[in-house]
Amino acid sequence: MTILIRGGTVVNADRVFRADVLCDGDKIIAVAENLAAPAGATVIDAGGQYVMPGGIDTHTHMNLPFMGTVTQDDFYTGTAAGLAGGTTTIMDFVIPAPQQNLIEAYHQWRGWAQKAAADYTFHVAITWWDDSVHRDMGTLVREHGVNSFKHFMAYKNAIMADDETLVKSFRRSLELGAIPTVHAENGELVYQLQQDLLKQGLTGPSSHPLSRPPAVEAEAANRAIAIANVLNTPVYIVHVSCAESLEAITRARAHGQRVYGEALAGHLVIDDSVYQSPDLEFAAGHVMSPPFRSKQHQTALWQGLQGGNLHTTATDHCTFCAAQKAAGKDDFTKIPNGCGGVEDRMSVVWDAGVNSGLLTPSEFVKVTSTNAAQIFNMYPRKGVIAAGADADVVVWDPEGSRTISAQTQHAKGGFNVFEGRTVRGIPSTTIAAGKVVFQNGTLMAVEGAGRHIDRPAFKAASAR
Ligand SMILES: C[C@@H](CNC(N)=O)C(=O)O
Ligand SMILES: [Zn+2]
Ligand SMILES: [Zn+2]
Ligand SMILES: [Zn+2]
Repeated sequence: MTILIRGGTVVNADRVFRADVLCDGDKIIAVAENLAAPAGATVIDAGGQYVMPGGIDTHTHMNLPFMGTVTQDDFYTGTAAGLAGGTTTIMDFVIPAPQQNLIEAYHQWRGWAQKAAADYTFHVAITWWDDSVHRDMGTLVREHGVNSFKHFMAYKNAIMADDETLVKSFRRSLELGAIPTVHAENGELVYQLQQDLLKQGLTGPSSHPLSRPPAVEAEAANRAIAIANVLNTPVYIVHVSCAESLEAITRARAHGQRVYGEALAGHLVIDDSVYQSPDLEFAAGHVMSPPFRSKQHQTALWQGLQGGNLHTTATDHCTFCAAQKAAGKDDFTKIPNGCGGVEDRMSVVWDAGVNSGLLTPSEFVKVTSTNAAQIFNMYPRKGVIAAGADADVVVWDPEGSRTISAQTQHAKGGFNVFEGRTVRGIPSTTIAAGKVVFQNGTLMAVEGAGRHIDRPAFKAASAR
């Protein structure tokens, strides 16, 4: 299929310029002014619109078995929803159960992802340790295109990595040329604060944020950064939600340490008042970790993105319906943690970030696509409008608007944390791997069209 995107303004991380974009098969083959339309080409009029690299969501959980249930979105519905919002690549997680063989878990997730409608790639979580984990990390890097390993410092008695696992896995990651990433919350503190609240009979969803205050996140962020510093490895902190964690990142980076931070679209615009709602189903629908924070933390996160101390935006898309969330109606610690957003991320960040003047269009592209591609070694295949790159392109209508609602979303779960938010700046067309998959409100996602994206190690893996 040949597609000519004509008359638009191309926005890359480094510059904004007038150019047509010609795609042939699954690649961009030309970016220049006044390109001729080859015979039979599909011509898309991008006049008055931006032409940007397809979004990369660095943090999703499709089809995740978690807290005794499984997320509502599988790899088809979740990636299809992402395409409707301009996201053309998701970075999901293989999360082995403790003692589960890593390679077995990896192939289990690869099987689930076969139905994906958009490209996908996996971080692999290190949830336990023995010599087989050390060995299998090498296999995953050398044979399966894994270059990032995730560590949950939260979720005690489940998937929490203790300091021994963190240190051994960070060291092994460095050896292999892979980057360690962390969910930074002190799982022991969370557990003890949860028990305190339950003992006081405070079982409702409003206790969720009380059990995970910013200081609990910042301790873990500081610890992960300190371990990385001692071992001389980079580290990527997912869903940075509070000023204190951002300060830890900013301080480390000011001393030359290679630390990266991720902000969730939800944490950028939603505050913790949601947990005070008398509608307990509404409050439970917002239970995710780290929790939504008070407004001053949102201001800090936007400054982090502006100042280059936060690098990517993601969603942590992990959807549960009301019935699943109700598992915790008598005990907030049993509410499955997770919210959606994969369809809304780019419009929410554009509307709150670019329309307000906090981010330029190029900075928007950086934090929704290019930085992710570069940090996780998919650039310039992904994250740029240039000849030779994958034909993952979003034609962006800066004047178009829509009101976000669970009633109209493509994602599953029947709930949307951005409910009722009208956003200005929406995709008019999404092209994924050279196919038009979304246009003028119509989604044409194809189950199974998504490809697994291998991500090479950051150096020739010298270790065996
Ligand atoms: C389990 C996963 C999704 N849930 C959440 N963030 O509350 C995560 O912690 O990132
Ligand atoms: Zn394999
Ligand atoms: Zn997490
Ligand atoms: Zn997550």
